[in-house]
Amino acid sequence: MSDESYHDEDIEAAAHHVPEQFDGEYPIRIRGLINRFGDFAVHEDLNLDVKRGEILGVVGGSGTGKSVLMRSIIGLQVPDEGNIEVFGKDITDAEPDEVIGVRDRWGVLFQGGALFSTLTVAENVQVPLKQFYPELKQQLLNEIAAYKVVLTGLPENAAAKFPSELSGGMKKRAGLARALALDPELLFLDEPTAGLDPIGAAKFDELTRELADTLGLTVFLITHDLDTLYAICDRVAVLADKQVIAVGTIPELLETDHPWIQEYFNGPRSRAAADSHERGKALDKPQAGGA
Ligand SMILES: Nc1ncnc2c1ncn2[C@@H]1O[C@H](COP(=O)(O)OP(=O)(O)OP(=O)(O)O)[C@@H](O)[C@H]1O
Repeated sequence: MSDESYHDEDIEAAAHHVPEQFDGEYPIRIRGLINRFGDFAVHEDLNLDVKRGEILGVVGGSGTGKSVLMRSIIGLQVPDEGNIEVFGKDITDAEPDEVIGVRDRWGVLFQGGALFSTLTVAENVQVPLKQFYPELKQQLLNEIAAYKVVLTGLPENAAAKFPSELSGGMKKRAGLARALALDPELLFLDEPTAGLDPIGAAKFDELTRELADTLGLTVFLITHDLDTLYAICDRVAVLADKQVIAVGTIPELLETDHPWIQEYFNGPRSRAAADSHERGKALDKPQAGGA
């Protein structure tokens, strides 16, 4: 299969996922971002727009600043310079009080799930609910938590379990349930499939796509997983040289001649991921003359 053969089809498929009514809306806009640790600059004049309704994959070599970028957007890292607008509000300048109405519109799944080990899954899901809605009655908290647990594909009885009683895949789902506790519009996922076996990872990808589509989420997804990029990302942003050097669909990125992009997307692992994605699409297509 040549690059040409999947080029047009993939651009069409990728574009398909971003609902037309969201055209021109950018829940995240970043301009001139600079982050330094001492003399070491992680980001220099970084710019990025995330479109509403898309799953944006964020890739880059180790240490290029993907997690620092995410931490800057959610206010855990104060940038040295630049502006980050989330839902039109510049969060870099804002007083804590001013961003309250913004912070409860996003959910975060940190690397490894970051569940509280002394709390059950249901109690973990209730943490952000209690933080933002302290007036909610315990019975309602329990009902919301039970719903989120099932929404992420966990069995109902997982709600009463402690993180140590869950498999790696279940922990990720529990972390996702907590990230979805506040019905966010924006979801941040930091390497969600890391540590999962390929089948578990593919299932988690499917869940992410399904939830994004049904709940109308915008997803900022940091990953090293090429299968995830091909399977569910509408666009991919590439971090290198302290900036976002390119953002687009995979076929669009393949047209750029940056050496890291070429090596990453034309390497044997990427080709295998692309081929497997193509085979999956072919199997999904209805057979001519079939029932
Ligand atoms: N709190 C900190 N203090 C000092 N340096 C830091 C801090 N946080 C991150 N860094 C540095 O910033 C750089 C970017 O880190 P970051 O974790 O964002 O990379 P990454 O792209 O997410 O990497 P990986 O793919 O390996 O997870 C690294 O060199 C890291 O050592």
